[in-house]
Amino acid sequence: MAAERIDGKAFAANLRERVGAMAAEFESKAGRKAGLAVVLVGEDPASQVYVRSKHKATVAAGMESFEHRLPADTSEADLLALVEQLNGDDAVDGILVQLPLPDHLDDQAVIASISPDKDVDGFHVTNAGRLAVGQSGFVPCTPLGCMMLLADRLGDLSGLEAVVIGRSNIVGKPMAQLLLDANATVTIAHSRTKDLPAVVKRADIVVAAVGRAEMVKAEWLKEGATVIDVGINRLPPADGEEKGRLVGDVDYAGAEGVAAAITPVPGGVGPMTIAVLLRNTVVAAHRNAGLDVPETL
Ligand SMILES: Nc1nc2c(c(=O)[nH]1)N[C@@H](CN(C=O)c1ccc(C(=O)N[C@@H](CCC(=O)O)C(=O)O)cc1)CN2
Ligand SMILES: [Mg+2]
Repeated sequence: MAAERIDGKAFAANLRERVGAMAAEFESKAGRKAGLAVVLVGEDPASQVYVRSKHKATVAAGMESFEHRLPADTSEADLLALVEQLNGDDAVDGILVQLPLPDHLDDQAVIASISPDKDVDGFHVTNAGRLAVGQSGFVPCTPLGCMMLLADRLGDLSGLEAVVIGRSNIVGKPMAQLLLDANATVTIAHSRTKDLPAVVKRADIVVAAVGRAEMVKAEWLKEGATVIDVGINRLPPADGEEKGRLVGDVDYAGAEGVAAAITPVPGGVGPMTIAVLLRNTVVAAHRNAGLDVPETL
């Protein structure tokens, strides 16, 4: 039987709607809208698309969007000065600097300059540390979105074998942490892992976040596994195509015959990233205004 397709796009639309209701409630209590500031440096085409989507989604959810577009040759001092100004702006609850930054800018220094209480991306070391020791902070949007899809599909993850492929600070490590917090038995696999197919074979849950097109093959998977594909890779254009197809890190067509459920690319994890960003922003607004965070978020 073909695997169930986990519809991240529909789940994200529903989450954005719930966030919109919370944003309206926040506005009525606080007398102002929740606000998100997004900073884009340079003209990376994909980043421009994501920043535009974030702006549209923020406004559609009834929140204030502050967009800052800076030229590619912006100095680090100027970027840090902008972040400092946003840290001190009471209308701004969440701050996000779109990644990747141009090469001359130090990502870590820029992330470190964001106030941890406005770090709705959850990338600041303070928030990474809070996640590691089980304190409440901000959790990176993509892994939190993956957890929401897994909880919706599987309910209790307790005792399940989870294999996360990829160890980035933004996805792999926080993902493993969240799975551990949900009482899964977690393995992080990476480029030096010996016999990756054998490691993946024992997983009830596979999270692929390596950034290599269709690397995870159907025969690596355990029958009935739940597969979360974080990869977004564009293939070279085939004959007659203007743009190549978007594919994930998993060979979807093959995996469909083995897995119980799988996220597609596009339309799986990707849309969750922006929906969770809005969720984190409403949470930030409540905390910054000294209001209780609604349980349903
Ligand atoms: N500061 C940040 N930078 C980056 C993040 C992030 O969370 N914070 N994540 C990615 C980019 N990203 C959001 O910023 C993002 C990526 C993909 C999608 C998405 O919905 N993808 C679609 C396909 C889109 C397409 O057609 O190209 C999908 O998977 O269905 C949303 C947001 C890196 N930078
Ligand atoms: Mg850099």
